[in-house]
Amino acid sequence: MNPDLMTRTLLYLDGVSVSFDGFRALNNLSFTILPGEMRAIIGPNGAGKTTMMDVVTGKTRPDAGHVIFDGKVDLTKQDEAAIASLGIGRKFQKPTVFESHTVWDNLDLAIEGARDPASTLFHMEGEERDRIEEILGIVRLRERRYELAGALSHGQKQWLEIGMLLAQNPKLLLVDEPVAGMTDAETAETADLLREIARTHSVVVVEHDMTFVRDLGVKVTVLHEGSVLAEGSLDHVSADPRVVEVYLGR
Ligand SMILES: Nc1ncnc2c1ncn2[C@@H]1O[C@H](COP(=O)(O)OP(=O)(O)OP(=O)(O)O)[C@@H](O)[C@H]1O
Repeated sequence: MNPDLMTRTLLYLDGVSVSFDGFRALNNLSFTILPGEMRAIIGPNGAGKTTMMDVVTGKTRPDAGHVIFDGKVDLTKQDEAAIASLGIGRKFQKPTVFESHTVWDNLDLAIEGARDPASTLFHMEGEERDRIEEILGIVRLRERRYELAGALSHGQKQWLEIGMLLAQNPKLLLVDEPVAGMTDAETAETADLLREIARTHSVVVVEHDMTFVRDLGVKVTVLHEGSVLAEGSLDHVSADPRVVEVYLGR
């Protein structure tokens, strides 16, 4: 543990290990995310990327190590609901929007779901509408607000779900393979959209699409066999022979 570093981070993982039936999915994993940072996590299948997100969101308990949020909260002592209410939102790979509701209603429901019930009395209708308008703009769905979510393209459903996460105003967004199955145009738009979101939120993106990771233009962490193999700009890690050997050269 490095307490000085820890207090400056939004997310601090130190020596995190997770085993499944003797197999080490995470092996002494350490890395940090600073407030306001966007980070891309890459690495071969089975490197531990999903398990890392499961540990951060409380779905999986580590066997060892520290997972500290906002410089102070030990996430290994919190359950999934408590971690979500601390301000950690997760977007899974497959979109899970309410297909038979409109785009607008999906965002409205996400805001309603996130609101503290005690504050309902004082809540302003207008404020909620403004927030939905703002999110519609960020996720490129202004023109489609009254359509059913089920009628959106795959890419637009992913954007809507990112919007539903934003409606909960998380401090940290974890986004798992957002561009899988998207068209090239949607992929490029998603990089723009996440860069916009990253101006006001911290974001961790797991992705295999290197064109997209290049478009994000952020620091990259390469995972391999449950630990960090390399870290730095995409150019820096791409020039590392070990990264080429286990991942990029395949
Ligand atoms: N619940 C589980 N039980 C047993 N083994 C598991 C479990 N979850 C993950 N594993 C194993 O742990 C290793 C790491 O898996 P993980 O899904 O975290 O990798 P990943 O980097 O997300 O891979 P991908 O790019 O394919 O999504 C894999 O070998 C996987 O089979």
